[in-house]
Amino acid sequence: MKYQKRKKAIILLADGTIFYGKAVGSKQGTAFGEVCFNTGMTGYQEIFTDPSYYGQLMVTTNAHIGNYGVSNEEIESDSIKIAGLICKNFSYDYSREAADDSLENFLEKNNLLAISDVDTRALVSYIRDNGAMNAVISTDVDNIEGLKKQLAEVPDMNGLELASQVSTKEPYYFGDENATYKVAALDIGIKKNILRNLAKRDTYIKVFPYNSKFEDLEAFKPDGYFLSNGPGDPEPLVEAQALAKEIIKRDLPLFGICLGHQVIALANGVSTYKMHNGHRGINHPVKNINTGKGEITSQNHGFAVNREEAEANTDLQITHVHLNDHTVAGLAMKSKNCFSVQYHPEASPGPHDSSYLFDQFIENIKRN
Ligand SMILES: NC(=O)CC[C@H](N)C(=O)O
Repeated sequence: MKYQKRKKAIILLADGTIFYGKAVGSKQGTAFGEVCFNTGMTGYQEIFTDPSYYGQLMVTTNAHIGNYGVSNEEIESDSIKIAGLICKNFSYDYSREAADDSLENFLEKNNLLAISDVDTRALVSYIRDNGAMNAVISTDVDNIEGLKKQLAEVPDMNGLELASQVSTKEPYYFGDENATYKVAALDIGIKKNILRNLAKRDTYIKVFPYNSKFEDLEAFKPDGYFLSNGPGDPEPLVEAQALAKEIIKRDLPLFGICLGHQVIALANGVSTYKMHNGHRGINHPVKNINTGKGEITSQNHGFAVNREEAEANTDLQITHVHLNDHTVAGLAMKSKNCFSVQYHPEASPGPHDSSYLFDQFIENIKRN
């Protein structure tokens, strides 16, 4: 593959702006999605397989993608979930002893369209100024008008329900069935490393489809409940919100991450909104209000919880704040055994500063 002439490709944004690149490998075609960027210097495989990114065209700001190959251990779900990849230099060669394959083969197996040789700095500054928006990437470079028409039909991320597209169809189990604690987890796009983190803390988990009822989860006789991360807008997730309300009403231990955090806010009557650009990277500073300590966190979200409404809710405490823009990064209910964070304590990719939140969940379970 290495020295062949690459096919031209374009990135067409919903506002008509065009960027140019070349197709990675031999794949040709067209892919639609919301264009967003991740600033992590490592962790591309975890990012590409994170179900939270379903429906998004991912721009990686690291100048090199693919240079350390892929490993069978570093997947966050069983397939690539991003809609397409946009990068600067794509490494066809890779170098890492633990790697199982090249990124090029991994993308090909997952049938993913990727575009390299893009001026990603210019593209990222453009999105930073103008906000996340729908886009199309394509090797069909002479069909701009046709692509524009198709792009106009792609639904806006605002209001879009996507959790049902990535959730498990059937319940399944994770961990050791003789573990001390049992947790019922709602899969609205769950990352594997959340399950690994719970299992590591002596927990046996049953994972449920996105539209499961409280009675379904309760039948497992869990000691605690978990609401996962996931793609799309949290607002249309009415079943998950109803489930959260049932758990909260009974004051059972509840922990939510990212989309799960947003669902918990909505269940408390606090609204969510689409951010200009969202947070996607592995070096986002967060302050824990209760300890005064800072944490460097892994983040991936395009929506956030309304801060004024959270402050006005007398049963909610804002426990964590994002230090770059002061958005809500964590919530706890004062009268209930329930807390949540907007970021990713499971890392994968990213730093492990926040893994204490899993310990906190186990403590809440014990206390109950
Ligand atoms: N990682 C997540 O769970 C993301 C939640 C939601 N889809 C958002 O973009 O805000």
